[in-house]
Order: sequence, then structure tokens, then C-alpha cells
Amino acid sequence: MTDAAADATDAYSYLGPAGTFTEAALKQVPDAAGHPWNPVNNVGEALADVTSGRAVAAMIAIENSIEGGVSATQDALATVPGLRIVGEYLVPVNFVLVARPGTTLADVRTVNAHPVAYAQTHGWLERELPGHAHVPSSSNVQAAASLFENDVADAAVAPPGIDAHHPVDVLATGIGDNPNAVTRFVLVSRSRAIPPRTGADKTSLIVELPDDEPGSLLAMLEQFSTRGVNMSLLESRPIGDALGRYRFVVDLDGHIEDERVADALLGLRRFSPNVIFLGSYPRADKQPNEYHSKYDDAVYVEARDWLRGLLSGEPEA
Ligand SMILES: O=C(O)C(=O)Cc1ccccc1
Repeated sequence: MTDAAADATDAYSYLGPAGTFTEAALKQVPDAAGHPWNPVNNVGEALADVTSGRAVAAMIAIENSIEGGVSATQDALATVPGLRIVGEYLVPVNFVLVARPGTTLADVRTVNAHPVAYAQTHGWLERELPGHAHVPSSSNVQAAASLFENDVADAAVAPPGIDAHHPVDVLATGIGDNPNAVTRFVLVSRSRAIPPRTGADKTSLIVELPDDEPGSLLAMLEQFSTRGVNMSLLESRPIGDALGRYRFVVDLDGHIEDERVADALLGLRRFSPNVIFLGSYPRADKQPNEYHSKYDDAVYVEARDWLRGLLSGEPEA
């Protein structure tokens, strides 16, 4: 792995600089070893690297255990065409508060932090630094680096180990509001090849609903419930063109090659004006998908064979 090979087409892009949680997620990808790694400043840049061919894939944060979906990521995946999620990775996240040497907690009035990190440390910061102001940063590592670049703030929220990269004083450790916080990352590529089914898979979709049709949200949910497909994430995001128009971000247990998932997709496609298939990929936790046996592949295949028989005039068994 080498950093910053700007024009390489086999590069992996990630939110940098080195030392971010996003880089820790990328380190979990065996295929990324030996390729150049491009540190970028935001999700938009990471995805643009993929669509333009500057990178084969990008690692982006998509969900965390405190705030739920990362809206910038969800909105980018909904609007940038041609992208597929090919893997998911979990990183436990915890944070430290750091400052330029000599600063004490009592000196801190402004805190530089990535918005997602700020959300995850907000309780601690409110309690220990009441009245502080938040200065947003592009990443956890950049938050600490900026302390030396332009004095943007008195202190920064950063990943543990940051003092190995920057000459900071650590003012407090374990400042995350939830010690078990986990962030979910996804690897996004242009490849049309769907990762093979493992039996422990997830499928991610973005679904729009027909305008002004009462019950259409229920109709969407019924596509999953009537086929025994479990959802692990459901969020709405404004489409952005008018008040009251939303799209739904959905994660399902299962793979598009599972008959029950494929059948649910067909059901969605029949009534939704826009279904974006973001991908089917192995679950990071490797927990096998659970579903009732009446939704087994064999049951769908038998029913299809029966219908085919009827249509072709075969005598009924
Ligand atoms: O990857 C990082 O370190 C980031 O800055 C993004 C982020 C922020 C908070 C939790 C996980 C990832």
C-alpha cells in the first residue's frame, strides 16, 4: 500500500489523511493491499474518483450506531449513477480530545470535529466544556492536523493514537458517548459483477414512492414482509426538489440471488417510479441470514415450475 497515486486506476480512495477510521476500514480489505491508496477530503470526492476511473473503489462511512445513516453518503449514492456496494466493514470507534501542547481543558472554547464524530461525543463535550463552539472538520485526523495549520480551534476530537501522527497533548480519552459505538463502512465500485451469495448477505436499495398515493409506504414494506425478508435499515431522505418528497434507503437481509429477495425486487419495480439497486454483498458480521422455510428458494422454484406446467398444458401432478 502506498499513498496518493493521483492518476492510478487501480487505486482505492478513502477519507484521509492516514489514520482515519475510514483508513482502518480499508485495511480490512485484503484486495486493497498492494494497491495505491488515495486520501480524499469528503465522500463526494471519493465517489467521483470511482466514477471517473481515478480509483477502482472507495471506502465510505454509511452508518453509525449513534446517529444512524450518514446522510451525505446516502444522498451521494442516490444521485451518483453507476455505483455498487461490494462489501461492508465495521470499525469500533472511540475518540480522544487533543490540543496544542500547553493547552488545558479550561482553555478550550472551540472544538474542531468531523460532524459525525461531534455527534458521537456531544454529551461529553456539553458536560465537560459547556458553551463550547463546534468548528466542523473534514475528518477526524484533519481535525487534529488543522490545530497546527490555521489555529481553527483550541482543541480537536480525534481517533486514539493521533499523538503518534501529530505533536498534540491528549486532554481526555474515551470521550465517546457510547463506549460500544461502531461505524459501518462500505466499499463502493463501478463493477457490475455482484459479489457471490454467501448465505450471510445484505442487499442495499434506494426506493422512491409514487406521488400522492396513500398507502404506498405500506405497499413498499409489504414487498418485504410478504416474502419473509428482514430489513436492517430504513431511512427517509428528502429527494430535494420539493417539500414533502422523500426517498427511502433500505437494507435487507439476503442476496439478490435469493429467490425471496429477487421476488421482492420485482414487486418493488412494479409500483415504484425508481428503484436503485445499490448492491448485494457479504455481511461484515458473517451472521447467516435467517428466514422461515416457507420462503426458501425451493418453494419459489416449485411454484414457478407449477405455473410453467399450467401454461404449457402439462397434466397436473
Ligand atoms: O474516518 C474517519 O475517521 C472520519 O473522519 C469519518 C468518521 C467520523 C466518525 C466516525 C467514523 C468515521
